[in-house]
Parts: sequence; structure tokens; C-alpha cells
Amino acid sequence: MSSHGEPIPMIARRSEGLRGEAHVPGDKSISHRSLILGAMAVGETRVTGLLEGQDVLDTAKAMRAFGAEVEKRGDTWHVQGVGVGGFAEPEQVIDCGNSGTGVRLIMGAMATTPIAATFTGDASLNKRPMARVTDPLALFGARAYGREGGRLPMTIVGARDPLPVRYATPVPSAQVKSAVLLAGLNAPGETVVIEREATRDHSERMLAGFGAQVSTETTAEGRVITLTGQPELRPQVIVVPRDPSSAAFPVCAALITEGSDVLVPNIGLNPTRAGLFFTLQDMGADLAFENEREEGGEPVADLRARFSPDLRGIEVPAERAASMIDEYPVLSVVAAFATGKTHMPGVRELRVKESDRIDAMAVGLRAAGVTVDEGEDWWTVHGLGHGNVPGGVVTASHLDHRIAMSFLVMGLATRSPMRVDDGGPIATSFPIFEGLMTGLGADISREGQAR
Ligand SMILES: O=C(O)C1=C[C@@H](OP(=O)(O)O)[C@@H](O)[C@H](O)C1
Ligand SMILES: C=C(OP(=O)(O)O)C(=O)O
Repeated sequence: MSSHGEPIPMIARRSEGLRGEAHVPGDKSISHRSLILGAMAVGETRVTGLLEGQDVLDTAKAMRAFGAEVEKRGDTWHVQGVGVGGFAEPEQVIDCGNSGTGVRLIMGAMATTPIAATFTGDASLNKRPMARVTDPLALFGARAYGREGGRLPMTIVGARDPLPVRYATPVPSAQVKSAVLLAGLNAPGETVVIEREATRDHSERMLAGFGAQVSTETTAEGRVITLTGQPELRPQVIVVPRDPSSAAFPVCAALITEGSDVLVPNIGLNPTRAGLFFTLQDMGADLAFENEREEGGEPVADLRARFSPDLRGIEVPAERAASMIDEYPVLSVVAAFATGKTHMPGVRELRVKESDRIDAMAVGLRAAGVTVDEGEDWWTVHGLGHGNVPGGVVTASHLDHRIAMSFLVMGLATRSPMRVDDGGPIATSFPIFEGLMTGLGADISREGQAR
């Protein structure tokens, strides 16, 4: 089932010659953060290029429930912030839908204000672990009352007299890091987060942009991020760059589909996000970064992807995992069309996303004729080479947008079509996926009924 209605069964058939420009939507991570930090600033933040996917729309709704005004006029989202510590107590339960980023960052943002809020989500989100966030929030003095195993629905009671915190994240997670930093905004003194492996740094960059004092040092312990609490955040004008995690789908589709040549313009290549593209190049992909430039302090390029018949399986460096964590499902599809094995170690986190992504992909790939080996924190795809992947099955998307999109991309190059039981979740992060892909010439459509 999609989170907001009947399942939407979809089918992808073998296609040829994807061509044209793929203008993917705004970055999901930066969109959530624009709304949350905008709501915590004093005055009006204006955002263009915001991703209008369901995950981000749920965050916009949540910010209104905490007292910020959030509205779209023309192409611009206007956020009237209430200031750090200015959140009102919501009158209703906050429903974050399918979004781990939304719920975890908002829990952090409210945890050092003396209000209570109850959070819930869809069947996928309500299975995901929240203790990774509520454990550090307890150090500030916040209390969490949730279901067994730290699951939603959950009520957070914010700390009345928050203490600053020094916290080493036990898992590589930008959501955990960001929740602690957002909570640290309303704690006196310095809040410090230490991460062994660098995860996406959008919170650090945006906090600095809003005028908070935040510094990052690389030491023997890892990256040490220090935030000075209780700043007055200054409203910003934000242009959200396009999402590299969404760009991954047209890029990978072009690489595996005969005769393709696709340009995906204006993609942020922040090194904490761009790991997939380097991995594809290591596999022998015809993928170029054109027109490389800097925009808003971030490296940006136009990605040009052409059909690549001679992809090779590789060992994906474990230390690259955080910089491409959401891209493993679609990478495993490309790996099926490569020759040789693609081994992906150091990816335990894939098991606690919208679905267990190793399991969801392994089951579908195997059904489609591809051998996959797996362990708790690794998996290996045995590539069959271009033209040799059978396909011809219905796969389950498990309320996970990236699983649905990955199997649809796969169906463009399998011998027989690939179906997904529910494409509804795609709207959480990439609402224009179907139109964008068909515009390039991909044979992807909705089916009248599930088969
Ligand atoms: O901070 C963020 O915006 C995100 C962090 C990642 O999650 P984790 O922090 O759980 O790795 C990623 O999977 C998610 O899509 C977005
Ligand atoms: C993991 C993802 O999102 P979230 O954790 O925000 O639900 C994703 O978009 O792939």
C-alpha cells in the first residue's frame, strides 16, 4: 500500500535510447533543514527549489503545528520563524508519514523546549528505531515515551533546563548528528557531536548560514562538531540544489539502457553525498561531470550519462558507504548488468531504512534471475552482463520509494518486464519520477491492477 491510499502497481519494459535532459527535484535533506531552521529563525526565510515530496510536505505541516507560518506563494516558500526556543506545543499528533529525516530532526529541534509532542508515521516509519535519537536527547534532559524497542508513536517531553551535551554517535547517521545539533541550539554553552565517519554535512553548513557558531575539526576521534547554543538565527534566502539521490535514477537508467545519452543538470556534488557517481566511474561507466562549478559554496556539475555496455563489478570501499547510503538499491541494479561481482561492505544501516533494503533488493533481484549473497552488513551482486538479466517478476516495494524506483529502472534493461506492487511511495521523494523518466523515453507506466 502507498502511505496515502490504494497501491499503485507499476511496470517497466525494456526500452531503448533514453535521451534528453532530466531536471530532478530539489534535495530532500536540504529541503527538510530549510523548513526546520527557517522555523527556528527570527523573521522570514524564503526558499525556492524546495522538494515538494510528501516527506517534506509533512515537515512543513509539522512546523506549522509548532507555531511557524509556512506557505507557498508563487514559486517561493515563506517561513515565518518563531526563534530558537519559541516552538508552541502542538495540539495534535505530528504525523511524519514515511520520513525518518523529518521525525528525527523535528524531535531534536523541540527536545530542549518545555513542551510535549506526540509523533507518529506510516507502517514503515513506525517500525524504524528512534532510540538512536532519544538516547542523546535524554542527555539534554528530554524524556521519551514510546512503544517497545523505541518505536513510534512516541511522545517527547522537552527539557525545561537543558544541559549542553557531548555525544559520540554510535552509528554513522546524519539524522542522529542533526537531531543533537538542533537540540543543542536551545541549550546553553557548547554542544559537541563526534562522528567517526563523515556523514552528510548539510546541517553544519546551514546552521552556519543562519548565523550559528558552528565549527568542525578532524581529529583522531573523527569529525568533532561544536555548536554554541542559544544564538538568534537570522532568516535566509535559500535556493535548494537538485538532489543527487534522485539524479541517481536517470543516471543509472541511462548507463544500462542501450543507446542512451542523458544530461542531468545542476547536481550538487558535495563530497558527503556524491559517492555513487565515483563508484559508477570505477565500474567503467560513461559518466562525465560537465560544467563543474561552485554554487552557494557547494560543488555542482551537470551529469552526462551514456549507455555503458562494459560495466565491471567492483569492491565498493566501505568508507564510501555514508556518502552513497541511499543509492545502494539502484547501484545493486547496475551491478546486475555488469560483469563480475560487486561487493558492498559496511552497510548495516541499509537494514533500518524505509525497509530492510538489502533484503528487499536481494529478494527481487534473485526472483529476477540474479545471484545475491548477503551478511548482516554486506552484500554481493553477481553481475550477468548487459542483455543477460531475465527479469519478468513482480517485486514488493515495502513502502520504500527507493526500492520501487530501483526495480522500475531495472525493468528498462531486463529481457522481460519488471513490475512493482506499489509505486505510491515514490511520491515521498520524487513525485515527478514517472513523467521525467517517460519524457526521456523510458517505458514505465501504471497498471490497471496488480497481477
Ligand atoms: O540527514 C538526512 O537528511 C538523511 C540521512 C540519511 O539517513 P541516516 O542518518 O539514518 O543515515 C539518509 O538515509 C536520509 O535519506 C537523509
Ligand atoms: C532513508 C531515506 O529517507 P528517510 O530516512 O528520511 O526516511 C531515503 O530517502 O532513502
